[in-house]
Amino acid sequence: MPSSDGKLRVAIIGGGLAGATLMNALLKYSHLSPEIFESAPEFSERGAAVGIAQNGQAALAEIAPELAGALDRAGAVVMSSSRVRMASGPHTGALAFDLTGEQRGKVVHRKALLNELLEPIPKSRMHTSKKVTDIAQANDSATGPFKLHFQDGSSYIADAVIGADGVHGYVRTHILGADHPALKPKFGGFWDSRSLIPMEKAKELLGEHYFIEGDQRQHGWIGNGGFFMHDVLDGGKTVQCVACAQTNEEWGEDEWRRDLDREKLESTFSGWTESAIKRGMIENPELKAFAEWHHKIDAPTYAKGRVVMMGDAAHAMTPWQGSGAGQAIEDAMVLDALLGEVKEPKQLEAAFKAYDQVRRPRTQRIIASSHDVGMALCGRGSGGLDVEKLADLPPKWVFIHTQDQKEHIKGALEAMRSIV
Ligand SMILES: Cc1cc2nc3c(=O)[nH]c(=O)nc-3n(C[C@H](O)[C@H](O)[C@H](O)COP(=O)(O)OP(=O)(O)OC[C@H]3O[C@@H](n4cnc5c(N)ncnc54)[C@H](O)[C@@H]3O)c2cc1C
Repeated sequence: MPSSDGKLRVAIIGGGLAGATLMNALLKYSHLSPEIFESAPEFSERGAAVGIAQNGQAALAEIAPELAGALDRAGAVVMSSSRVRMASGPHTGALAFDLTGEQRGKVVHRKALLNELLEPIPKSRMHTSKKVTDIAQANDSATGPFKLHFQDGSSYIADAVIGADGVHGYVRTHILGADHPALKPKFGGFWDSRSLIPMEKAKELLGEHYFIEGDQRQHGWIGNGGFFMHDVLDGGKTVQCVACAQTNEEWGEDEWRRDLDREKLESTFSGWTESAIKRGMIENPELKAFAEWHHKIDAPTYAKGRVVMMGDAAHAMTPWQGSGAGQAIEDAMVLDALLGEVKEPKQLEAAFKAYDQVRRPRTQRIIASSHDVGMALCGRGSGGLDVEKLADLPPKWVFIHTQDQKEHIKGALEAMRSIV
C-alpha cells in the first residue's frame, strides 16, 4: 500500500550528482513522494571539475529545461575542443589527438553544480548523516513496503529504493548479494592530484595563449605513465590542473586519499618536458593523491524487485572518457520517464526491469570503451605510447556523445509496457 496520502514513497540513497539530479526530476510528480538520504553530515562534492558532454546536457534538458540551466548557473565553461599533446618520448610536443567540434562539453566546478541541483529541493526532503545499512521488508508481504535502516538507529518506510550511493555504497550489496564477485570496488591503478588556481595566476604561470576568452579549450599532455590536464571553471575565473599517474602500489579498500610529497610528484614525472612538469606541479597546496575506483566486474543486473541502482553504484567507470556523471544524469532521465508512468507499487518492478534493460548495455559498453581509451592513453599493453594509435581515439567518444535521448526514453517506456 502507498502512504496514507496515496503517494508512492521513493527513497533515494546518496546525495551526489546522481541522487540530486534524480531528486529534481521526481519532485515534479504529484503521485510521488521522494526523499533523499545522504550518509555524510552534509551534501558535498570533492572540489574539482567535471565535464558534462552534450549527451549529459541533453539529458538534463529532457528532465527539465531549468535543470539544464544549472550548468550555466554553476559557472560552466563551454570547451571548444580538447587538445592532448605528447609530453615524453620521441614525439614530444606532437598533437596526440583533439576532440573538437561535435562535443562542446561544458566543464563545471562539481561543488557549484551540486549546489545548483540541491537548491530546488525542499530542505524537509533532504536528510544528512543517514547511512543506509540495511533494506528489509517492512511487513510479512513480499510486495509490501521496505524499511530502510540507518546507522544512527533510525529507519524509514519506502515503496521503492533507488541506490545512488556511489562505488562504496550499500545498495549494490542488497541487489547483488553480499558475496557477489561484482560487488567489490577495485583500485584503478591510478592516483590523481588536483589544484585550483585563479585565472590571472594561471595565465602568468602557463601562458596566456591557453586561455583565450570566448574560445576555451581543454589542454592535456600525456607521457609514459600519466597525464596532465587543465580546465577552465567558474565562468572563467578559475583553472583546474590535474596530474594523474599510474602506480604499482596497492591501495586498501577504504583508502581513497594519500599524502603526496613534492619529491614523489617530481620523480613520477621525471623525463617529461619541463613545461608539462611545471603544469602539473604548480600551486598544489594540498599535495594529496586521490585513488580512482571502479568495480572488479560488471553487475549482471541493476535492479532487484523495487530496488534499483544508478550512477557509480551501478556502473563506476574509469575517468578516461569523462562520462560517469553524464551516465548518472542519463540514468536519472530514464528513471524520471519510467517513474512518471508508475501509479501503483506493483508497476515499480516493471519500471526497474525496463531501466535495467536499456541502461545496462549502454553504461557497460562505456565502461569497456573507457578502459580501452585508458590503456591507449597510458601505453599499456601496446609497447608504450604510440602517437598514431592515439590519433585514432576521437571516434570512440562518438557513440557516447551523440545518443538521441528522446529515442532512449521511448525505448525504456516501450520496454516497460512490454513487461507490465
Ligand atoms: C578523476 C575523475 C574524473 C572524472 N571526470 C568526469 C568527467 O569529466 N565527466 C563525467 O561525466 N564524469 C567524470 N567522472 C565520474 C563522475 O565523477 C562520477 O561518475 C559521478 O560523480 C558519480 O556520481 P554519483 O552520485 O553516482 O556517486 P557519488 O558522487 O560517489 O555519490 C554517492 C553519494 O552517496 C553517499 N553514500 C554512500 N554510501 C551511502 C549509504 N550507505 N547511505 C547513504 N548515502 C551513502 C556518498 O556519501 C555520496 O555522497 C570522473 C571521475 C573521476 C574519479
